[in-house]
Amino acid sequence: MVKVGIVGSTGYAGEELVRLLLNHKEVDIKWLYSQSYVGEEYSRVFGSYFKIVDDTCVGGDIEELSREVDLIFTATPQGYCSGIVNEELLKQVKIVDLSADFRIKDIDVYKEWYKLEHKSPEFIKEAVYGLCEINRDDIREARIVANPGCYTTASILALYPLVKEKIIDLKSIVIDAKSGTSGAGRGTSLANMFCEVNENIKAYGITNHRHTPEIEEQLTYGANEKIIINFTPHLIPMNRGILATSYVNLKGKFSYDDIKKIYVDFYKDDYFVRILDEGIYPETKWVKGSNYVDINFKIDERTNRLVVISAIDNLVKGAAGQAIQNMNLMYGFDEAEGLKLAPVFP
Ligand SMILES: NC(=O)C1=CN([C@@H]2O[C@H](COP(=O)(O)OP(=O)(O)OC[C@H]3O[C@@H](n4cnc5c(N)ncnc54)[C@H](OP(=O)(O)O)[C@@H]3O)[C@@H](O)[C@H]2O)C=CC1
Ligand SMILES: CC(=O)N[C@@H](CCC(=O)OP(=O)(O)O)C(=O)O
Repeated sequence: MVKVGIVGSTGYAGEELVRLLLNHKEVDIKWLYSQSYVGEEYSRVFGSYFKIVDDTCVGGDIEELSREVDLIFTATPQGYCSGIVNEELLKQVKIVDLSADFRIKDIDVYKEWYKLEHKSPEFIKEAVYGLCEINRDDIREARIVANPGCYTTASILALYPLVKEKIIDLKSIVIDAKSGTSGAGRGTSLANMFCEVNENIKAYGITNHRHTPEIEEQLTYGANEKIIINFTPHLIPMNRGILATSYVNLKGKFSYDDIKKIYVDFYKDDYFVRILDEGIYPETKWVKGSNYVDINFKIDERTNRLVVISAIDNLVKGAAGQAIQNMNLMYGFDEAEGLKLAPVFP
């Protein structure tokens, strides 16, 4: 059994970790860490766990708590994980960080987009970007895994095979993505209150959303050539789900089957990637509550552009599910252990 602790267990991503890990055959949750609810029963914070989880939220010194576990998930705000990582801690535990602290390799890019000083830059190089479908081998060996962002997961998985095969103009990538409100976390903010979100759709972070450099960096590795993109996120009145629609210019003439083959070959060993049948396009409701990413595309013959649609559940493949998939790789478990859940419908 792998003993785990969850920091940020009272947030949306932390709670989703608890829900999924309860179902994992190889995991024992040792503690649920919180700053705001120390001493309170977890099932009081989330009534859904009444008679299921009898733990009380713990606080205190992470280094001390780390002695009780093998792995820590940090489902915490930006800047937290980089503040606790040190060599002593890493001798004790592995870390899967759900924040962006270790996702971006260039520290100046991190500072520019996050407006934060990085607290442990010496560990950025060794941290592995935890997109399992792309970095599986490195994740197996990692001590620190930087779990990808939610929009970035949906966007990178949709575009990676295309940039790798160089069948598109790398300067032409436009991603238009929509997210449910749980993507913004459980902390209150005016922008996320019911009346602000309900019956409304809005674009935000236009030209400057912090997932832009993360997508660019990973696609650049895939293409082995510098990529810059346009990325526009939208907030929609839904609890969960991300739908990303990407537009790219094709370099030459391709048939549906040519492109389908590129996707199918690239993802042939990937349990959670579903390339849908021709004419069927991803919908958030078909992946809700699951770790699947659904992808499909259509060629616009008039403009010779390819339109690629991808859908994930932001809290599962976009956060907690992917974090568990990473942990499974780090411990040599079946990659899908604890995650073989069918989507919830409706
Ligand atoms: N929501 C999503 O869809 C996704 C989220 N992420 C990332 O996952 C992380 C968690 O996100 P999410 O669950 O949405 O956020 P929430 O705001 O819902 O939860 C954040 C958690 O962190 C704890 N926390 C807050 N401040 C601190 C601190 N200074 N030190 C330690 N713990 C703190 C909070 O609870 P308490 O006060 O009880 O400690 C809370 O449990 C973030 O980095 C986010 O960017 C990544 C992908 C998708
Ligand atoms: C709807 C919404 O607000 N979504 C969040 C992204 C959540 C996520 O993936 O965050 P990290 O990269 O910070 O981990 C946002 O746009 O900031």
